[in-house]
Amino acid sequence: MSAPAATAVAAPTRLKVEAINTYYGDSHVLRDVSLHVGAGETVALLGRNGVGKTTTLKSIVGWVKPRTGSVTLDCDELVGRDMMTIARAGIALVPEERRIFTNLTVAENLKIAQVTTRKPGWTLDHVYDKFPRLRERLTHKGDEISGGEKQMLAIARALLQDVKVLLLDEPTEGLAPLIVREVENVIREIKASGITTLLVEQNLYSALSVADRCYIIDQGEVKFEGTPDQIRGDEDLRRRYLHV
Ligand SMILES: Nc1ncnc2c1ncn2[C@@H]1O[C@H](COP(=O)(O)OP(=O)(O)OP(=O)(O)O)[C@@H](O)[C@H]1O
Repeated sequence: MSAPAATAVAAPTRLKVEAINTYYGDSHVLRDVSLHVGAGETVALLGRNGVGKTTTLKSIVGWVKPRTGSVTLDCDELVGRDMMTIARAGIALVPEERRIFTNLTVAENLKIAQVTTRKPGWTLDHVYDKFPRLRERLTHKGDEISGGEKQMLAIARALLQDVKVLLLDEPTEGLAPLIVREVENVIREIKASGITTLLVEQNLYSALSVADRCYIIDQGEVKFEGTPDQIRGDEDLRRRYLHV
C-alpha cells in the first residue's frame, strides 16, 4: 500500500472500518479492508468495476455481514447489529439504484423520510433551499422525474433521517455533465453542513473534485490512501488501478 496522506485531517474519527473480510458464499470479496473517515470529512472510495466498493458500503450498513473485522461509528461496534439498528445509529446508504417511492410525489417522498422523534440535522426547508430542482418538482411523482432529480431526492431523503454518516454509491452514474456538477455541489453543501460522507465513484475527476481524501481498492484490497492531488499527480497509479 502507498504511503498515507501527509496532510492528515485533524477531525476525530467518525467511521472506522478495520480489517473486514466479507464473502458471498465461498467468494472472498473484501480482504482486510481498513479505512477511516473523520467527522465532517468527505472521503472517496475508488476502483474499477467489481473490485469491492459497493460491498464495502454494504458491509458498513449490515446489508452483508463481514465475517471478521470491525466497523465502528464513534467507537460503537456495528458488526453483528441489524440494518435497522445501524440506520438508527445514524448511517444512511444511498444505493446505486436510488431507491425512492416512484408512486409518491417528490413532496410525499420527502415528508415520509422526515424524522419526527428527533431533531434532524437537515429540515425540509433546508432541503428545499439547497435542492432547488426538487422544490420545482414537488408535485411530480417519483417516476416522472429525471435521473439527476431521483439522485437528489434519494440524497435528500437520507439527509432528513438525522444522518451522521452518508454513504453514496456512484451518485453521478448515468447523469449528464451539467447534472453531475449539481450533484457535486450538493455533496459540498452536505460537507458544509457537517455531515460525514463516504462515496464510491467511477467518475474519478468528479470524486477528486469533492473529496478531502481517497482510498483506492483493487481485487478486494485497499492499495492506496491519499489526497486527490496525489492521485492527480500519479499517472502510474491511475493506470494501474483506475484505467485512466
Ligand atoms: N450478491 C452477490 N453475490 C455474489 N457475488 C457478488 C454479489 N454482489 C457482488 N458480487 C461480486 O463481488 C465482487 C465485488 O462486487 P462489488 O459490487 O462490491 O464491486 P464494485 O467495486 O462496487 O463494482 P461495481 O462498480 O461494478 O458495482 C464482484 O466480483 C461481484 O461480482
